[in-house]
Amino acid sequence: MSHLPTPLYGFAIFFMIFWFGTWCVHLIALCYGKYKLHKKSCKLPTESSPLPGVSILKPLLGVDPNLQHNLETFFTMDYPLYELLFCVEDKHDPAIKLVEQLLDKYPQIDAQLFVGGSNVGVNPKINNIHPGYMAAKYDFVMISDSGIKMKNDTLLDMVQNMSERHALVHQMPFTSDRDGFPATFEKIFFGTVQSRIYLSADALGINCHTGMSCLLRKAVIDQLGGLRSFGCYLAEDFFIAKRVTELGWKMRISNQPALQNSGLCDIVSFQARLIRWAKLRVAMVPTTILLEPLSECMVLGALAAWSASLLFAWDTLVFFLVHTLCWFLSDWLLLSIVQHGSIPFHKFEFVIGWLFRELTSPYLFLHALWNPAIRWRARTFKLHWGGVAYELPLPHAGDEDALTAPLQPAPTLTTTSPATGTTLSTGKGLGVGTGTLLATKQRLLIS
Ligand SMILES: CCCCCCCC/C=C\CCCCCCCC(=O)N[C@@H](CO)[C@H](O)/C=C/CCCCCCCCCCCCC
Ligand SMILES: O=c1ccn([C@@H]2O[C@H](COP(=O)(O)OP(=O)(O)O[C@H]3OC[C@@H](O)[C@H](O)[C@H]3O)[C@@H](O)[C@H]2O)c(=O)[nH]1
Repeated sequence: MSHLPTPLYGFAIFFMIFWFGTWCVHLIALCYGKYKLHKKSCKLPTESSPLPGVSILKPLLGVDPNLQHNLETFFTMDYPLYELLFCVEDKHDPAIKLVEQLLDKYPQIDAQLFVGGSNVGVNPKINNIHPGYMAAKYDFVMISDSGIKMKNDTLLDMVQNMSERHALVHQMPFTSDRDGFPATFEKIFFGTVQSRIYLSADALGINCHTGMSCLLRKAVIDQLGGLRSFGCYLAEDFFIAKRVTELGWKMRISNQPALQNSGLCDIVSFQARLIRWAKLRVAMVPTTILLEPLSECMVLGALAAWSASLLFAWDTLVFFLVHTLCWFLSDWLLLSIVQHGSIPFHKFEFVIGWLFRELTSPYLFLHALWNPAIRWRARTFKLHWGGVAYELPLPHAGDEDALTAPLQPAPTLTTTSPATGTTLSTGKGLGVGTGTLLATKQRLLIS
């Protein structure tokens, strides 16, 4: 042992410390998950402190088989004061018809539809919801992605987590119970690796905000320049949390994890989404280039096994197998805590799904590093280091201009139809050049 070069010992000590730290992360996630998740709040509204009104922004793009059901859960929530602000960018989007049917079905719910979006930046989700944000009338704004399904008391739970020190309450991403291996794989991903990082980050006050379902103090966002000031980033969620906490406000997760319930569930699109998120993280927090692969079960297990054999002469294979088995059991325990009820698949499916995730994850990460262009629905973007994004023009045969000319929006003009409650704001997507119309058509086909 003594004739081995000193740097090797340095690496071995570093890997053993990192391995130990990662097991602390497992432990924090399990304890904090058990303590925090699915806890019923006992704080009830009183006459002197009634529940605040909430403006809920729903960015929509295309229709999937579960969209109607998911949107309907927003019309039937147990919450006394809220408005629903549905936002659709394209006037030909089939989501418009669906929303109009729901507005007719629930006339007692305060709801509006905004069509046309705006052009306040590069982020298409921010562009889409900006008209809704400008019209929001309550002090709290919720941004909720199209695939989110609410329980009757989810909004109440989020509001009750918003203490006077907090300006941001977000739901930890998870999934509803759906059939098929892709759904199993998604649940395993969100209930294990993602929950582990999300819960420990929240417990330690580290920004890990994923903006699929979040409640914000509107005054704080306005103080930061409004939603438009986050339009230059693709990962608006990360930067909203960063700026809010820099002002001295706190953020935290709510007791209920977010139920993603998209009707389109397949492995390839899910992996594409994970690759897109990894590209965002790499550009925003470059240390993740090292941290993420290192904190993978198999990679870390192999490195720690090698270190243990070097430092303590322990058997490499036994160390690796015990490490992997403990990691697997810890993940099963965490998934059970997050699910808080019966797991909708067999233990054998968990083994397959877990192995599939563990083995494919390094490949997905390398894929993200290899090609930094970010495809989100029909658009493609690139990020500068730090996170500011720019859109790559859509190439199209016979439309050479689209390659060189950026999409030019017309000035925004807003009109409201009193009959339907539909607001049409002619911005990006309406009255624009060929490149945009082609882009729009393609976007509808893809979504
Ligand atoms: C000694 C142990 C160290 C453990 C290191 C863990 C390394 C980090 C590994 C994975 C990061 C996963 C992050 C999961 C959530 C991200 C989901 C996501 O990408 N969402 C984006 C799209 O909505 C969003 O814009 C990004 C938000 C957050 C990015 C934060 C990246 C930094 C994460 C570092 C967290 C370390 C937590 C360690 C806890 C001790
Ligand atoms: O071009 C687009 C793309 C997306 N969206 C809307 O944005 C929401 C999220 O879109 P997707 O489901 O495609 O993407 P993700 O679930 O990966 O989003 C996530 O990652 C990127 C972050 O900026 C988001 O805040 C986060 O929700 C949906 O409600 C969708 O309708 C638009 O309005 N326009």
